[in-house]
Amino acid sequence: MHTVIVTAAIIHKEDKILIAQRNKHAEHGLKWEFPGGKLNFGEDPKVGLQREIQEELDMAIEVGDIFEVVSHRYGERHILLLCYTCRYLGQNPVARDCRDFRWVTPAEMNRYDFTAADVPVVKKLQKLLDKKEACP
Ligand SMILES: Nc1nc2c([nH]c(=O)n2[C@H]2C[C@H](O)[C@@H](COP(=O)(O)OP(=O)(O)OP(=O)(O)O)O2)c(=O)[nH]1
Repeated sequence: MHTVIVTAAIIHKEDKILIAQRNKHAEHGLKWEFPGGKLNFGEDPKVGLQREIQEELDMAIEVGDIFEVVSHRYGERHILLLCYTCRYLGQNPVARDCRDFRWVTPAEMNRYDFTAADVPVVKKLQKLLDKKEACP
C-alpha cells in the first residue's frame, strides 16, 4: 500500500478545457482525465507536470496556481492528485501517450466517462462556470 502523487493540468483555451482519454491497456483504460501523470521522486510538481504534458501531448504549457487537490483511493492504491490551472501557449496537442483528446466546456464534460478521482474536479469547474453565467 502506498500513495502515488499525480499532477494534472487544467488547460484553458477560451471557454474550453483540454481533456485526454487514457490508452486502452493502461490502468483505468479508456477513461477520460485531465492530462498529466505521476511525479518522479524528488521532482518539483510544476516541472513534472510540464514534462508529462510534453510526453503525452507534445505540447509546452505554463503551469500556474493549484486548482484542486484530490485524495482518492482505488482499492489498495491511494493517489494524491494535484490539479494546476495552466496557460495554453498556442501549440496544437498531439496524442503521443494518450488515446485521444478533446477541448470541451465544463458542461460538456458530463458526456465523458472520467476517472473517479476527477469527479470533484469536474464538479468544481462546472460550479465556477455556472457562477460566471449567473453574473456576467
Ligand atoms: N494524469 C492523470 N492521472 C489521473 C487522473 N485521475 C486519476 O485518477 N488519475 C490516475 C490514473 C493513474 O492511476 C494515475 C496516473 O498515472 P499515469 O499512468 O497517467 O502516469 P504516468 O504517465 O506517469 O504513467 P507511467 O509512466 O507509469 O506509465 O493517476 C487525472 O486527471 N490525470
